[in-house]
Amino acid sequence: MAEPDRASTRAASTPDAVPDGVPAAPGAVPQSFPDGIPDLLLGAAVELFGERLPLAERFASLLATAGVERGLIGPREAPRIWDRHLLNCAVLGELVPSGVYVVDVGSGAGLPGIVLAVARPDLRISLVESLARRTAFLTEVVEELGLSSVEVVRARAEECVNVLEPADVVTARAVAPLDRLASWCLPLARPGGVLLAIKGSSAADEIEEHRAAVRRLGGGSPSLVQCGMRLLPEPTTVVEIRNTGTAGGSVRSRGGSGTDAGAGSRSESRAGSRGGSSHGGSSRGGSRAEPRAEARGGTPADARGDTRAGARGDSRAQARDDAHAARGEARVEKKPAGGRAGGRARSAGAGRSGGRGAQEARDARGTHGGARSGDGGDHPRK
Ligand SMILES: C[S@@+](CC[C@H](N)C(=O)[O-])C[C@H]1O[C@@H](n2cnc3c(N)ncnc32)[C@H](O)[C@@H]1O
Repeated sequence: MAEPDRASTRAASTPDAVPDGVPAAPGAVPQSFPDGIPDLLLGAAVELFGERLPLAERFASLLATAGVERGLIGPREAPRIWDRHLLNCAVLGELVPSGVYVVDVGSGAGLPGIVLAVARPDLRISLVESLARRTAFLTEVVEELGLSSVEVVRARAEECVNVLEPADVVTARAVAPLDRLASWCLPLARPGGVLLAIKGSSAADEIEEHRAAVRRLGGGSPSLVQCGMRLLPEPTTVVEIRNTGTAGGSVRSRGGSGTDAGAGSRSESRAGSRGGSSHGGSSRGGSRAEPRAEARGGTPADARGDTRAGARGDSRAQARDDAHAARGEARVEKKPAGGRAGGRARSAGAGRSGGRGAQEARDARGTHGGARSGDGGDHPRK
Protein backbone atom coordinates (compact mmCIF):
# COMPACT_ATOMS: atom_id res chain seq x y z
CA MET A 1 0.00 0.00 0.00
CA ALA A 2 1.43 3.31 -0.97
CA GLU A 3 2.02 5.99 1.55
CA PRO A 4 -0.65 8.59 1.92
CA ASP A 5 0.48 12.07 1.18
CA ARG A 6 -0.62 14.67 3.60
CA ALA A 7 -0.91 18.36 3.42
CA SER A 8 -3.07 20.65 5.34
CA THR A 9 -4.43 24.04 5.78
CA ARG A 10 -5.69 25.50 8.96
CA ALA A 11 -8.61 27.79 9.21
CA ALA A 12 -7.62 31.40 9.46
CA SER A 13 -9.76 32.28 12.40
CA THR A 14 -11.83 30.64 15.05
CA PRO A 15 -15.29 31.95 15.66
CA ASP A 16 -16.55 32.29 19.14
CA ALA A 17 -17.50 28.96 20.47
CA VAL A 18 -20.67 27.94 22.16
CA PRO A 19 -19.45 25.65 24.94
CA ASP A 20 -20.50 22.11 24.28
CA GLY A 21 -22.87 23.27 21.61
CA VAL A 22 -25.27 24.48 24.24
CA PRO A 23 -27.76 26.81 22.65
CA ALA A 24 -26.91 30.39 23.32
CA ALA A 25 -28.90 32.40 25.76
CA PRO A 26 -31.77 34.25 24.10
CA GLY A 27 -29.93 37.54 24.30
CA ALA A 28 -27.03 36.11 22.31
CA VAL A 29 -29.20 35.04 19.42
CA PRO A 30 -28.62 37.15 16.35
CA GLN A 31 -31.41 39.53 15.65
CA SER A 32 -31.41 39.30 11.89
CA PHE A 33 -32.19 36.12 10.04
CA PRO A 34 -32.01 35.51 6.37
CA ASP A 35 -35.11 34.93 4.38
CA GLY A 36 -33.76 31.48 3.86
CA ILE A 37 -34.82 29.98 7.16
CA PRO A 38 -38.46 29.01 6.97
CA ASP A 39 -40.48 30.48 9.84
CA LEU A 40 -41.47 27.04 10.98
CA LEU A 41 -37.84 26.07 11.43
CA LEU A 42 -36.47 29.25 12.91
CA GLY A 43 -36.82 28.07 16.51
CA ALA A 44 -35.03 24.82 15.71
CA ALA A 45 -32.25 26.67 13.90
CA VAL A 46 -31.74 29.02 16.84
CA GLU A 47 -31.71 26.15 19.31
CA LEU A 48 -29.36 23.98 17.28
CA PHE A 49 -26.87 26.61 16.19
CA GLY A 50 -27.20 29.20 18.95
CA GLU A 51 -24.91 32.14 18.45
CA ARG A 52 -23.24 30.32 15.58
CA LEU A 53 -26.37 30.65 13.51
CA PRO A 54 -24.71 33.24 11.26
CA LEU A 55 -22.06 30.62 10.42
CA ALA A 56 -24.81 28.17 9.55
CA GLU A 57 -26.41 30.83 7.39
CA ARG A 58 -23.12 31.39 5.62
CA PHE A 59 -22.79 27.67 4.96
CA ALA A 60 -26.38 27.56 3.67
CA SER A 61 -25.55 30.39 1.35
CA LEU A 62 -22.36 28.70 0.10
CA LEU A 63 -24.32 25.52 -0.57
CA ALA A 64 -27.02 27.40 -2.43
CA THR A 65 -24.52 29.31 -4.58
CA ALA A 66 -21.12 27.68 -5.09
CA GLY A 67 -22.50 24.29 -4.10
CA VAL A 68 -25.12 24.43 -6.84
CA GLU A 69 -22.84 26.06 -9.42
CA ARG A 70 -20.25 23.37 -8.89
CA GLY A 71 -22.78 20.57 -9.06
CA LEU A 72 -22.38 19.48 -5.47
CA ILE A 73 -26.04 19.85 -4.78
CA GLY A 74 -28.85 20.13 -7.27
CA PRO A 75 -30.57 23.46 -7.93
CA ARG A 76 -33.83 22.10 -6.59
CA GLU A 77 -32.18 21.60 -3.23
CA ALA A 78 -31.46 25.27 -2.73
CA PRO A 79 -34.86 26.14 -1.25
CA ARG A 80 -34.75 23.04 0.92
CA ILE A 81 -31.34 23.50 2.40
CA TRP A 82 -32.51 24.24 5.92
CA ASP A 83 -34.97 21.45 6.47
CA ARG A 84 -33.57 18.72 4.30
CA HIS A 85 -29.92 19.33 4.90
CA LEU A 86 -28.79 21.65 7.67
CA LEU A 87 -31.33 20.88 10.37
CA ASN A 88 -31.67 17.25 9.34
CA CYS A 89 -27.94 16.93 9.98
CA ALA A 90 -27.62 19.23 12.99
CA VAL A 91 -29.94 17.11 15.15
CA LEU A 92 -27.47 14.25 14.82
CA GLY A 93 -25.58 16.14 17.51
CA GLU A 94 -28.07 14.69 20.01
CA LEU A 95 -26.18 11.42 19.73
CA VAL A 96 -22.67 12.82 19.86
CA PRO A 97 -21.06 13.18 23.30
CA SER A 98 -19.20 16.34 24.21
CA GLY A 99 -15.64 16.87 23.14
CA VAL A 100 -15.17 13.72 21.10
CA TYR A 101 -13.39 13.04 17.83
CA VAL A 102 -15.71 12.49 14.88
CA VAL A 103 -14.92 11.13 11.41
CA ASP A 104 -17.54 11.97 8.79
CA VAL A 105 -17.30 9.53 5.88
CA GLY A 106 -18.40 10.64 2.41
CA SER A 107 -18.95 14.22 3.44
CA GLY A 108 -19.83 15.40 -0.05
CA ALA A 109 -20.61 19.09 0.30
CA GLY A 110 -20.21 18.89 4.08
CA LEU A 111 -23.22 16.92 5.27
CA PRO A 112 -23.34 16.18 8.07
CA GLY A 113 -19.71 17.02 8.92
CA ILE A 114 -19.65 20.75 8.36
CA VAL A 115 -23.05 21.18 9.97
CA LEU A 116 -21.90 19.34 13.08
CA ALA A 117 -18.76 21.42 13.20
CA VAL A 118 -20.79 24.60 13.08
CA ALA A 119 -23.32 23.48 15.67
CA ARG A 120 -20.79 21.76 17.92
CA PRO A 121 -17.48 23.58 18.24
CA ASP A 122 -16.54 21.18 21.04
CA LEU A 123 -15.97 18.40 18.48
CA ARG A 124 -12.88 17.59 16.46
CA ILE A 125 -13.98 16.44 13.04
CA SER A 126 -12.27 14.82 10.04
CA LEU A 127 -14.21 15.03 6.81
CA VAL A 128 -13.29 12.00 4.67
CA GLU A 129 -14.29 12.39 1.05
CA SER A 130 -12.83 10.65 -1.98
CA LEU A 131 -13.57 13.14 -4.74
CA ALA A 132 -11.24 16.06 -5.27
CA ARG A 133 -13.91 18.42 -6.50
CA ARG A 134 -15.77 17.95 -3.25
CA THR A 135 -12.75 18.18 -0.98
CA ALA A 136 -11.80 21.41 -2.72
CA PHE A 137 -15.19 22.83 -1.79
CA LEU A 138 -14.93 21.46 1.74
CA THR A 139 -11.52 23.02 2.24
CA GLU A 140 -12.81 26.38 1.07
CA VAL A 141 -15.79 26.17 3.39
CA VAL A 142 -13.64 25.19 6.36
CA GLU A 143 -11.42 28.17 5.75
CA GLU A 144 -14.19 30.62 5.08
CA LEU A 145 -16.13 29.62 8.19
CA GLY A 146 -12.98 29.47 10.30
CA LEU A 147 -13.65 25.92 11.45
CA SER A 148 -10.32 25.33 13.11
CA SER A 149 -11.29 21.97 14.57
CA VAL A 150 -12.05 20.44 11.19
CA GLU A 151 -9.72 18.67 8.81
CA VAL A 152 -10.49 17.66 5.26
CA VAL A 153 -9.14 14.27 4.22
CA ARG A 154 -9.15 13.31 0.59
CA ALA A 155 -9.29 9.54 0.57
CA ARG A 156 -11.61 6.63 0.49
CA ALA A 157 -12.67 5.66 3.99
CA GLU A 158 -11.04 2.25 3.52
CA GLU A 159 -7.70 3.95 3.13
CA CYS A 160 -7.96 5.77 6.43
CA VAL A 161 -7.86 2.79 8.74
CA ASN A 162 -4.73 3.06 10.88
CA VAL A 163 -4.07 6.42 9.30
CA LEU A 164 -6.60 8.50 11.18
CA GLU A 165 -6.89 8.33 14.92
CA PRO A 166 -9.60 5.85 15.92
CA ALA A 167 -12.79 7.87 16.19
CA ASP A 168 -15.25 8.04 19.02
CA VAL A 169 -18.00 8.60 16.48
CA VAL A 170 -18.13 7.93 12.74
CA THR A 171 -20.94 9.64 10.84
CA ALA A 172 -22.26 9.10 7.33
CA ARG A 173 -25.26 10.22 5.33
CA ALA A 174 -26.26 8.94 1.92
CA VAL A 175 -23.02 7.12 1.31
CA ALA A 176 -23.72 3.38 0.96
CA PRO A 177 -25.96 0.53 2.10
CA LEU A 178 -25.51 -0.48 5.71
CA ASP A 179 -23.28 -3.50 5.15
CA ARG A 180 -20.83 -1.60 2.99
CA LEU A 181 -21.02 1.39 5.26
CA ALA A 182 -20.24 -0.76 8.28
CA SER A 183 -17.28 -2.30 6.48
CA TRP A 184 -15.87 1.14 5.76
CA CYS A 185 -16.78 2.92 8.96
CA LEU A 186 -16.53 0.46 11.85
CA PRO A 187 -12.77 0.02 11.34
CA LEU A 188 -12.44 3.77 11.70
CA ALA A 189 -14.11 3.73 15.13
CA ARG A 190 -12.31 2.79 18.28
CA PRO A 191 -13.63 -0.25 20.15
CA GLY A 192 -16.69 1.09 21.94
CA GLY A 193 -17.03 3.90 19.41
CA VAL A 194 -20.14 4.23 17.28
CA LEU A 195 -21.22 4.56 13.68
CA LEU A 196 -24.13 6.97 13.25
CA ALA A 197 -25.65 6.54 9.80
CA ILE A 198 -28.41 8.94 8.76
CA LYS A 199 -30.88 6.82 6.86
CA GLY A 200 -34.31 7.08 5.28
CA SER A 201 -37.59 5.38 5.86
CA SER A 202 -36.21 2.00 4.85
CA ALA A 203 -33.72 2.02 7.71
CA ALA A 204 -35.48 -0.75 9.64
CA ASP A 205 -35.45 -3.02 6.57
CA GLU A 206 -31.80 -2.24 5.98
CA ILE A 207 -31.01 -3.22 9.53
CA GLU A 208 -32.69 -6.58 9.12
CA GLU A 209 -31.09 -7.18 5.75
CA HIS A 210 -27.60 -6.44 6.92
CA ARG A 211 -27.70 -7.50 10.55
CA ALA A 212 -25.51 -10.58 10.04
CA ALA A 213 -22.95 -8.68 7.97
CA VAL A 214 -22.77 -5.95 10.57
CA ARG A 215 -22.14 -8.54 13.28
CA ARG A 216 -19.38 -10.16 11.22
CA LEU A 217 -17.82 -6.76 10.84
CA GLY A 218 -17.63 -6.30 14.59
CA GLY A 219 -20.75 -4.21 14.97
CA GLY A 220 -23.15 -4.58 17.85
CA SER A 221 -26.87 -4.84 17.36
CA PRO A 222 -27.97 -1.79 15.32
CA SER A 223 -30.42 0.60 16.94
CA LEU A 224 -32.84 2.84 15.17
CA VAL A 225 -32.91 6.30 16.69
CA GLN A 226 -35.01 9.34 15.88
CA CYS A 227 -33.29 12.68 16.36
CA GLY A 228 -34.92 16.09 16.48
CA MET A 229 -38.28 14.75 17.62
CA ARG A 230 -38.91 17.89 19.62
CA LEU A 231 -37.53 20.29 17.06
CA LEU A 232 -38.31 19.17 13.56
CA PRO A 233 -41.54 18.45 11.75
CA GLU A 234 -39.85 15.33 10.48
CA PRO A 235 -37.19 13.83 12.73
CA THR A 236 -33.98 12.41 11.38
CA THR A 237 -33.65 8.63 11.31
CA VAL A 238 -30.30 7.34 12.43
CA VAL A 239 -28.91 3.84 12.61
CA GLU A 240 -26.48 3.54 15.49
CA ILE A 241 -23.98 0.70 15.54
CA ARG A 242 -21.33 0.22 18.17
CA ASN A 243 -17.93 -1.15 17.29
CA THR A 244 -17.48 -4.13 19.59
CA GLY A 245 -13.92 -4.58 18.46
CA THR A 246 -14.60 -8.14 17.35
CA ALA A 247 -14.48 -7.72 13.58
CA GLY A 248 -14.33 -10.98 11.72
CA GLY A 249 -15.04 -10.25 8.11
CA SER A 250 -15.38 -7.69 5.38
CA VAL A 251 -17.88 -6.72 2.75
CA ARG A 252 -16.75 -6.35 -0.80
CA SER A 253 -16.87 -2.84 -2.14
CA ARG A 254 -18.22 -1.91 -5.53
CA GLY A 255 -14.77 -2.01 -6.99
CA GLY A 256 -14.45 -5.57 -5.90
CA SER A 257 -11.97 -4.89 -3.21
CA GLY A 258 -12.78 -5.73 0.36
CA THR A 259 -12.08 -3.30 3.10
CA ASP A 260 -9.13 -5.37 4.05
CA ALA A 261 -7.84 -5.49 0.52
CA GLY A 262 -5.25 -2.85 1.12
CA ALA A 263 -6.45 -0.34 -1.41
CA GLY A 264 -3.81 2.11 -2.34
CA SER A 265 -4.02 5.55 -1.00
CA ARG A 266 -4.26 8.78 -2.80
CA SER A 267 -4.77 10.72 0.26
CA GLU A 268 -3.85 14.05 1.52
CA SER A 269 -4.94 14.42 5.06
CA ARG A 270 -5.33 17.63 6.85
CA ALA A 271 -4.62 16.78 10.37
CA GLY A 272 -5.44 19.06 13.21
CA SER A 273 -3.63 18.38 16.42
CA ARG A 274 -5.60 18.97 19.45
CA GLY A 275 -4.61 15.84 21.24
CA GLY A 276 -6.50 12.66 21.55
CA SER A 277 -10.06 12.71 22.60
CA SER A 278 -11.08 10.63 25.45
CA HIS A 279 -14.47 9.24 24.94
CA GLY A 280 -16.29 11.91 26.68
CA GLY A 281 -19.64 12.25 28.24
CA SER A 282 -22.94 11.00 27.27
CA SER A 283 -24.85 11.88 24.21
CA ARG A 284 -27.64 14.34 24.31
CA GLY A 285 -30.77 12.55 23.44
CA GLY A 286 -32.30 10.95 20.45
CA SER A 287 -35.24 8.72 20.74
CA ARG A 288 -34.41 5.06 20.37
CA ALA A 289 -36.76 2.62 18.81
CA GLU A 290 -36.53 -1.11 18.55
CA PRO A 291 -34.50 -1.90 15.48
CA ARG A 292 -37.52 -3.31 13.79
CA ALA A 293 -39.60 -0.27 14.48
CA GLU A 294 -40.77 1.57 11.43
CA ALA A 295 -38.83 4.75 10.96
CA ARG A 296 -40.94 7.81 10.97
CA GLY A 297 -40.40 10.39 8.37
CA GLY A 298 -38.41 9.51 5.36
CA THR A 299 -35.57 11.81 5.86
CA PRO A 300 -32.49 10.65 4.18
CA ALA A 301 -32.70 11.17 0.59
CA ASP A 302 -31.22 9.66 -2.44
CA ALA A 303 -28.29 11.80 -3.11
CA ARG A 304 -28.70 11.30 -6.76
CA GLY A 305 -31.43 13.87 -6.83
CA ASP A 306 -29.25 16.57 -5.43
CA THR A 307 -26.04 16.01 -7.24
CA ARG A 308 -27.37 15.72 -10.74
CA ALA A 309 -25.26 18.49 -12.20
CA GLY A 310 -22.06 16.81 -11.22
CA ALA A 311 -23.24 13.27 -11.05
CA ARG A 312 -21.93 12.03 -14.39
CA GLY A 313 -18.47 13.43 -13.85
CA ASP A 314 -18.41 12.19 -10.29
CA SER A 315 -19.47 8.70 -11.18
CA ARG A 316 -16.73 8.51 -13.79
CA ALA A 317 -14.26 9.73 -11.18
CA GLN A 318 -15.67 7.23 -8.72
CA ALA A 319 -15.33 4.41 -11.25
CA ARG A 320 -11.70 5.34 -11.71
CA ASP A 321 -11.26 5.40 -7.94
CA ASP A 322 -12.82 1.98 -7.63
CA ALA A 323 -10.67 0.57 -10.39
CA HIS A 324 -7.55 1.90 -8.73
CA ALA A 325 -8.63 0.57 -5.39
CA ALA A 326 -9.45 -2.83 -6.88
CA ARG A 327 -5.97 -3.03 -8.32
CA GLY A 328 -4.46 -1.84 -5.08
CA GLU A 329 -2.97 1.14 -6.84
CA ALA A 330 -2.40 4.47 -5.30
CA ARG A 331 -3.16 7.84 -6.79
CA VAL A 332 -1.67 10.42 -4.56
CA GLU A 333 -2.69 13.98 -5.13
CA LYS A 334 -0.52 16.39 -3.29
CA LYS A 335 -1.61 19.69 -1.93
CA PRO A 336 0.73 22.40 -0.78
CA ALA A 337 1.29 22.24 2.92
CA GLY A 338 -0.04 25.15 4.85
CA GLY A 339 -0.87 26.24 8.32
CA ARG A 340 0.50 24.89 11.53
CA ALA A 341 1.48 21.38 12.20
CA GLY A 342 -1.18 18.90 12.97
CA GLY A 343 -0.73 15.50 14.43
CA ARG A 344 -3.81 13.45 14.45
CA ALA A 345 -3.31 11.51 11.29
CA ARG A 346 -1.86 8.18 12.25
CA SER A 347 0.01 5.97 9.87
CA ALA A 348 -0.27 2.26 9.69
CA GLY A 349 2.14 0.92 12.21
CA ALA A 350 3.11 4.31 13.50
CA GLY A 351 3.90 4.24 17.16
CA ARG A 352 4.60 0.55 17.20
CA SER A 353 7.43 0.17 14.80
CA GLY A 354 9.73 2.74 13.36
CA GLY A 355 10.31 2.88 9.66
CA ARG A 356 7.86 4.12 7.15
CA GLY A 357 4.84 4.27 9.39
CA ALA A 358 6.65 6.35 11.93
CA GLN A 359 7.99 8.60 9.21
CA GLU A 360 4.46 9.08 7.90
CA ALA A 361 3.32 10.09 11.33
CA ARG A 362 6.20 12.53 11.62
CA ASP A 363 5.36 13.91 8.21
CA ALA A 364 1.79 14.36 9.24
CA ARG A 365 2.83 16.29 12.28
CA GLY A 366 5.47 18.27 10.54
CA THR A 367 3.73 19.39 7.41
CA HIS A 368 0.22 19.17 8.52
CA GLY A 369 -2.47 17.63 6.81
CA GLY A 370 -4.33 18.37 3.68
CA ALA A 371 -7.28 17.35 2.04
CA ARG A 372 -8.06 14.13 0.36
CA SER A 373 -11.59 13.09 -1.97
CA GLY A 374 -16.35 8.45 -4.17
CA ASP A 375 -20.19 8.28 -4.45
CA GLY A 376 -22.64 6.30 -2.59
CA GLY A 377 -26.15 5.58 -1.65
CA ASP A 378 -29.06 7.18 0.12
CA HIS A 379 -29.65 10.86 0.86
CA PRO A 380 -32.19 12.44 3.04
CA ARG A 381 -35.42 12.83 1.24
CA LYS A 382 -38.69 14.20 2.20
C1 LIG B 1 -24.31 10.72 -2.27
S1 LIG B 1 -23.00 11.63 -1.64
C2 LIG B 1 -23.55 12.17 -0.04
C3 LIG B 1 -22.77 13.33 0.43
C4 LIG B 1 -23.20 13.85 1.82
N1 LIG B 1 -22.89 12.88 2.85
C5 LIG B 1 -24.66 14.21 1.84
O1 LIG B 1 -25.42 13.61 2.60
O2 LIG B 1 -25.05 15.10 1.07
C6 LIG B 1 -21.88 10.32 -1.22
C7 LIG B 1 -20.50 10.86 -1.02
O3 LIG B 1 -19.70 9.83 -0.47
C8 LIG B 1 -18.45 9.84 -1.13
N2 LIG B 1 -17.93 8.46 -1.00
C9 LIG B 1 -18.46 7.32 -1.53
N3 LIG B 1 -17.74 6.25 -1.15
C10 LIG B 1 -16.74 6.72 -0.38
C11 LIG B 1 -15.66 6.11 0.32
N4 LIG B 1 -15.48 4.79 0.29
N5 LIG B 1 -14.84 6.90 1.03
C12 LIG B 1 -15.02 8.24 1.07
N6 LIG B 1 -16.01 8.87 0.44
C13 LIG B 1 -16.86 8.13 -0.27
C14 LIG B 1 -18.78 10.27 -2.54
O4 LIG B 1 -17.68 10.83 -3.20
C15 LIG B 1 -19.86 11.30 -2.30
O5 LIG B 1 -19.34 12.57 -2.12
